[in-house]
Amino acid sequence: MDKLQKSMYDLIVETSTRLPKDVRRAIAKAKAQENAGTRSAMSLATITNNISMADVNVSPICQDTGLPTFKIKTPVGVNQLKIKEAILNAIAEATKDGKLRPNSVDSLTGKNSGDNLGAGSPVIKFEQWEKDYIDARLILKGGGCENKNIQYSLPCELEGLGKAGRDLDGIRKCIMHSVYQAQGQGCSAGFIGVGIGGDRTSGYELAKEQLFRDVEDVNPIEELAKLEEYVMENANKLGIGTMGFGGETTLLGCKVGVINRIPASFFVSVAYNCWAYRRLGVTLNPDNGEINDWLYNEGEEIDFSKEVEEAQEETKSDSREVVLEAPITEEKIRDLKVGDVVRINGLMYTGRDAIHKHLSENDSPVNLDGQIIYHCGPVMLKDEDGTWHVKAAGPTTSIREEPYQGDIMKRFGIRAVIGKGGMGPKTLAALKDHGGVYLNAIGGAAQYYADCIKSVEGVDFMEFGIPEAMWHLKVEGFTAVVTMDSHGNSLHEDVDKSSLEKLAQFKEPVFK
Ligand SMILES: O=C(O)C[C@H](O)C(=O)O
Ligand code: SF4
Repeated sequence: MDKLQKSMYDLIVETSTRLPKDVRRAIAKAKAQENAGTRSAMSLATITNNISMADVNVSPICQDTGLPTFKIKTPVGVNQLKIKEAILNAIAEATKDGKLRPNSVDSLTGKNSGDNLGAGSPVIKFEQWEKDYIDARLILKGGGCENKNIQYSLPCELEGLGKAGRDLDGIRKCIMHSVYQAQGQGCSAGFIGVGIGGDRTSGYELAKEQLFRDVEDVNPIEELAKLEEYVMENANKLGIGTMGFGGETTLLGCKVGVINRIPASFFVSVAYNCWAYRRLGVTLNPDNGEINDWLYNEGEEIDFSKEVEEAQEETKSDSREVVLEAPITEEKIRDLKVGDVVRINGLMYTGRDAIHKHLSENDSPVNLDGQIIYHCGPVMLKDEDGTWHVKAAGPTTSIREEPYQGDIMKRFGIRAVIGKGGMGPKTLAALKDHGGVYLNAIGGAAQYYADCIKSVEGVDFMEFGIPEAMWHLKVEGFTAVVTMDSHGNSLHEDVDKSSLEKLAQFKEPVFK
């Protein structure tokens, strides 16, 4: 098995940096459906641009490379311990090379292991089979979409949809609700895997298993094929759109599986995956571990680089454009309105979960008066001279900072926060009170934003680990959309409200 580690390394790099063909086709289809000049069209243009940048740079499509999860099938007699060892080595190597973000954090101490290895990471699941080759598949599912997974226990009462009973129609309602509740926070447009039945654990397992299916396959169980088709048609009527900006495409794929349950339990488990749907697979020679074939490799490959020029044109939206550079005055912030596009130059500071908690109890190491905070945990590499380079740097989900953000903005005089998915009423009130703005960047567009970062000027809190440190970044032409302003307006609140109204049209029974 001398080739095995190299094969696993190639699988990891390819999964992190190149979207599979079926996923590309789904994204291209969505892009063709959006109307030019809208925020959704602009976001999709940035996304496709980002996909092609990741191809060229061989760098992570999104900075959050998730909890690597492997599914391996081996012929009887193959040594699984050797496979595990090769995977662990390949993971550490890919992390060192900046193809994976160091993502494994001690849940009690907060310490990042630095190499993606640790208790429970990566996840490796083995199965034996009768075939004479190894099938190895990998999914890199980021945390933002993972947080939007949801499990329903039937019967239940669902907002907008009423009672969901223990039948196919109740299942239908749960799935529709799962798409609504994710809003844009899991970097829509997304893909869902649904597991019907099992217990809480095996239900979620089954849901995730569906994410290994081909986006374009047809469910062999007739009722489920109909259900998948129904969901694809109708979830896209919710108007949530790319990044939750409103628009025609909210869902790119829906795959449903079923297993038995026990009489007292009826779970519907939904695994939500962002557009950056990174899953690939290979078949391997069991004697030397060499790759025989790549999976998910059928059909046309869409090369988004051909569209880059056109995409750049499309990133110009119909909205007003404003240039921002810190320190920013209150007057300048009060002038911004929901829908404005901002292009940022100059300095910004990253700050995510650990920093928000820290700043809520301590002083800041830098003067944040008039400054911009970017909710971002980048992939960084240090060169031989000790200079840091940004390898991937898209936004993280902002709502997690809701308990802290408003207070921190006021206390330190921060004028703008950049993130994705929007924030809640507490932050909205603080923006109004203090004169602040929330800017939505395009989730997952980690190559696109890394390219806007011209230099790393400093770093604080390295003890929190690379993703959680406070990076001082100098940017040029960093583009984001005002989605919450200082006048009490929130695009997120509006889209949530209107999509809930639209959800209610699916209340009546469909599958009797
Ligand atoms: O951890 C991150 O960088 C992003 C995360 O996947 C998120 O979507 O919030
Ligand atoms: S930032 Fe968005 S695209 Fe990246 S892993 Fe999180 S949910 Fe997915």
